[in-house]
Amino acid sequence: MAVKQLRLDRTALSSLPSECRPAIDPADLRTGMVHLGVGAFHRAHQAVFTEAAIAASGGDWGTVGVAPSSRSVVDALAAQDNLFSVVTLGGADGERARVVAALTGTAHAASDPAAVTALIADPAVRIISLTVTEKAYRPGAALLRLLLTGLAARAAADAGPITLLSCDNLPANGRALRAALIGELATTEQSSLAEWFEQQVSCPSSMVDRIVPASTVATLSSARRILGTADLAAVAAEPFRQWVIEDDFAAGRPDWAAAGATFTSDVTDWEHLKLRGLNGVHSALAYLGALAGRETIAEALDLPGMRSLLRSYVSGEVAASLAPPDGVSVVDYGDTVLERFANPQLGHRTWQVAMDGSQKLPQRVVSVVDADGVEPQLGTLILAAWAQFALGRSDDGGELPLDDPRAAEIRADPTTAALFGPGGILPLADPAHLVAVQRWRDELASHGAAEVVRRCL
Ligand SMILES: NC(=O)c1ccc[n+]([C@@H]2O[C@H](COP(=O)([O-])OP(=O)(O)OC[C@H]3O[C@@H](n4cnc5c(N)ncnc54)[C@H](O)[C@@H]3O)[C@@H](O)[C@H]2O)c1
Ligand SMILES: O=P(O)(O)OC[C@@H](O)[C@@H](O)[C@H](O)[C@H](O)CO
Repeated sequence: MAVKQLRLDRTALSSLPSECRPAIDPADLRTGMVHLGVGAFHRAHQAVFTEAAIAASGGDWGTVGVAPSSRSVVDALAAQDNLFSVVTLGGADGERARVVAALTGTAHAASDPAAVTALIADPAVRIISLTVTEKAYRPGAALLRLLLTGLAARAAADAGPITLLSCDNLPANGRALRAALIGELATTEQSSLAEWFEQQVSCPSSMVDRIVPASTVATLSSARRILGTADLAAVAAEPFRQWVIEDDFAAGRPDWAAAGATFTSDVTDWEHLKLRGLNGVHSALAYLGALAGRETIAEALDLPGMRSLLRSYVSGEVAASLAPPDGVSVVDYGDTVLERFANPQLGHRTWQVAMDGSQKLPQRVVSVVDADGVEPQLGTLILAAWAQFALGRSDDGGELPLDDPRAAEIRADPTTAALFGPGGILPLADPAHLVAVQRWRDELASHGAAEVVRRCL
């Protein structure tokens, strides 16, 4: 009697439905990259692009996935020969799942930093990519020290040039990473490393886009049902995926263009469009939705008046704040984003998008409110919603989690002056905007978020 495969690993691949099998044979993969922050997003985005690039054009670009702190993902992956599946939710074909073979190994930085140092110093490794959240770029962050220790070992081993590829939702993320590392280097006395860094390391910026909510029990159940085997490292994502990358690689790269990525000499216009026209709108839904007691982004978008409020925000304030990439209409972009957010199968929790507001809102919303030529109305409402969210209670009295590296400061003084005034958490350029934020806060406190949104109809 055939024994049913209990868990995903290489021996299970031949018994998967053919449409669920990887695009390449994992036995052929050789390591050429390290990814720091092997969370949900990396698995559903860069790993998918990389597997498709290798399938199209070859190359030794297998990736070792590093978890900086929590080890649950690397343990799950290690038990599955580094295989995992991506469950695609919604879209014309309904729910699908496919196993991705892009990872060649895993490491856990917190328990074995020497393994990460050795990886970074390995001449076979030519790209280190990162999705480590916005807060990991702050001065003094442990991640910066981890990277610098590895780069110092690489310089000492004369292991050759390398590219650091940030895939976090930050403006000019490559330049931000370079500046953070140089700033950190300045606090040490490693002038020879600074010189090596200037000569041997490139830091292209990239704009990344795919909605990838945190995996849930439902994600694992879908993967099991479709694959016919358990996958404890499965992730779920929308069908859409986009990657625009500056073509500045110090030591080669996978043929990501063959996988659908766009290469450019300057990603700034794409970043502004995405951070303000998608992520800022996401934050609006997260804070207003959470205050109104909506659990998911799709449910928040269903609040009466919400769609028209967000369309006005994008076509008015966001559009006035930026120059879009050639040939792209900001209004059309915003409409497509709302369709993506409406996908009910994603189940993207408002609290997840709401996390780390102090780190996200500067590039998502403050950049719009402060931009020349913008007369902010709804932008100040979004900031007011964050400030009310930070008070910790939804309009029906439910508890709202303030998960933010600056939570203690925010809780200590959540007044509009302390949050948005000079030296505050999100200082605004124009004092008139503080008045507008306070007015919206009063409205939200008096009428609740659902009613404030409805009145904007
Ligand atoms: N999930 C998405 O839809 C999405 C889309 C575009 C971009 N991103 C970017 O990817 C990042 C990660 O998203 P995710 O969905 O993989 O989240 P996740 O929670 O699944 O994974 C986060 C990863 O970052 C690491 N991390 C968290 N805090 C850190 C810190 N202070 N220092 C170093 N590492 C830290 C974690 O260990 C984990 O590996 C986001 O912050 C964002 O910048 C995510
Ligand atoms: O991933 P974060 O925490 O920076 O932001 C939450 C969401 O806005 C974000 O993940 C979007 O889903 C994503 O940027 C879409 O590409």
